[in-house]
Formats: sequence, C-alpha cells, structure tokens
Amino acid sequence: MYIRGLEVETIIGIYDWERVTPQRLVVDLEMAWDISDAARSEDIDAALNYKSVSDRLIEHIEASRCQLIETLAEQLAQLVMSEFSVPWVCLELNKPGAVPAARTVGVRIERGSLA
Ligand SMILES: Nc1nc2c(c(=O)[nH]1)N=C([C@H](O)[C@@H](O)CO)CN2
Repeated sequence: MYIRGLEVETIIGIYDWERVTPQRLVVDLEMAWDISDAARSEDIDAALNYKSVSDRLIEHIEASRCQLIETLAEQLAQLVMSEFSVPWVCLELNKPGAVPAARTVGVRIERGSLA
C-alpha cells in the first residue's frame, strides 16, 4: 500500500524565520500490508484504509513543531506502525522549499520488518 505526494504545511526548521512561517512538506509512504483478506471480503475493516492513514498524518504534521525533518520522519513512521498495525514502512519526507537550487531535499527511512 502506498501514499504518494501527500502535501502538508507546518512549522518546521532551525532558523528563526522558520519558527513563524509555515512551509510545505511532501510525504511519500510505502506500507507492508497483505491485501488478500480485503480483496476477498470487500470489507474496509480488513483493508489498510489509506484515507484514515492520510488524515492522521496530516493531523500530526500540522500540529508538529519539529526543528529537523529527521525528528518528524521518525515520529510519522512510528505513528503509522503503532496506530495502524503496519509491520514495515518506508517513509520519505521532502522539504521542497529548503534549498532553492534543489528541486527537493529530504530523508528516507525504513522501519520495522517484513515478517
Ligand atoms: N539534515 C538536516 N539538515 C538541515 C535541516 C534538517 O531538518 N535536517 N534543516 C535545515 C533548515 O531548517 C533548512 O530547511 C532551511 O533551509 C538546514 N539543514
């Protein structure tokens, strides 16, 4: 299951101006999930609900006040695994406006394990 290009504005950064000016972050997320039960039953409760995951990520990012993208990326990975029972995630957190000469900068982390 994946979510790509989730755009959220929040306060993030180490400089004074960044503590008062919201900036855009973009999340790309891959999550391990066996879809066969959901496919068989057509029961949303058997599925990993990408709308619920997206809404929760947006809520957390908007409320966050991290200095470093590393901190927020770790929080998001742990949130997805603990709240949605996802055993493995690969999460990329992009801060496109951070370096004007670059299209984007960011971190990519892999957490958990594929059983
Ligand atoms: N490894 C990191 N380097 C930098 C970060 C960061 O979060 N992780 N942040 C900044 C500033 O906040 C930057 O976004 C302003 O351009 C600099 N380096």
